[in-house]
Amino acid sequence: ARFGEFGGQYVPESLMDCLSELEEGFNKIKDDPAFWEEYRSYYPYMGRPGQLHLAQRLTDHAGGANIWLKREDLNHTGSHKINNALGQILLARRLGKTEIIAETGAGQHGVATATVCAKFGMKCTIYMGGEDVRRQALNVFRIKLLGADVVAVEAGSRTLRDAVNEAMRAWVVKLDTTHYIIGSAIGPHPFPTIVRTFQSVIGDETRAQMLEKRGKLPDAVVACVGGGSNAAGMFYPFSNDPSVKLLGIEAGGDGVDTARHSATLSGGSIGVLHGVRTYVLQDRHGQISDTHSVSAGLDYPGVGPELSSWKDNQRAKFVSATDAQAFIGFRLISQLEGIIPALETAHAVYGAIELAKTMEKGQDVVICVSGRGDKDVQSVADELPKL
Ligand SMILES: CC/C=C(/N=C/c1c(COP(=O)(O)O)cnc(C)c1O)C(=O)O
Repeated sequence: ARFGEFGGQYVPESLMDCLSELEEGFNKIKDDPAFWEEYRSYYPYMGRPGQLHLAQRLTDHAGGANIWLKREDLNHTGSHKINNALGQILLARRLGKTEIIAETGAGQHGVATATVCAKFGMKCTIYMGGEDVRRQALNVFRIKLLGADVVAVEAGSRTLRDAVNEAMRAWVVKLDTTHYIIGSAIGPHPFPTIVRTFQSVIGDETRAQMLEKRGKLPDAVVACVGGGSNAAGMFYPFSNDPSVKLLGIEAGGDGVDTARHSATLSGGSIGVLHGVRTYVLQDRHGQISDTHSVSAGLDYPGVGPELSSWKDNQRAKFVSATDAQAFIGFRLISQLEGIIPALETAHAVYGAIELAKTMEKGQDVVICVSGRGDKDVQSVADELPKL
């Protein structure tokens, strides 16, 4: 599918049949009430429907719009990743697959995939960059406890982008038995559409809950952007409501004006990565750049094609928060609301507070709290004295 000039299937011939099989399988279930009944039958296991509530002290701190929190961190396994992993394993089972592979950066998608593989009795292999194995060690331990294998990827920058490369390489030699549960809104068609569809539970619930609690739609929704799945899931249900601002916060690392960031939409250009045409961070020869972010889940030189189209048609706005600003967001939501967020999420907290400051009292901003911060406490501990 195409999202404007973005999307497509820039893959070797050897993957085309498998992508067609996947697209056919997805088209069969996406509007099938029986499938969604099966998906919702696992809500008690996932912790859905999710919670949405006001953050009074963050609201007072910002001094402008009301700040509401959509608590994807309360899902089983601690992030939004379970929404997509569950949907894709149900699809994989219908396609007769018996083995699952996945990539992971922050380890949350790895944990979510290992979790559903344990639940549904499928063999599971998680590919993870060596640097991420180090900085998200808690999640590596959890993945192994859940019965999955972890393959540390030592090539390249040893982060998410290298994990995706390795997972795709492993997939192409066992397409008949194996489904690749891609963890973000990236990859060749139909992956971005599949992931956005399953993550849309976030925005669907947010819409209903805001109408119920406030009798109106939110004036803005804010989400951090790595590959773009929690943002796509929060934004998509509002994409035809022009009154709702869509704000994505990317990883500004040491600053978008430096070479050390992962702000693909703010600082990148159009190219091809991992089978899809989208915004990428690349040098003038089209070589994909190395990236940096304090958060492993945002440390990626690509982004979903649907978000690229929302940038170009101005339906959504994308700004970035530096590592230092993310730590400020991390401290504020921890110390004002008693919620320790994932470092990825902390970028959205900072961006939402800055936005709320510019808005009127009585207006409403919803933050997608994409995950919990247990995995990050080690790396934050060193920073805390400076916060
Ligand atoms: C699939 C690779 C990304 C991962 N995580 C990304 C992530 C992100 C960013 O991923 P997207 O929602 O897909 O942009 C946001 N919040 C949390 C808690 C995350 O863990 C992972 O491996 O867990």
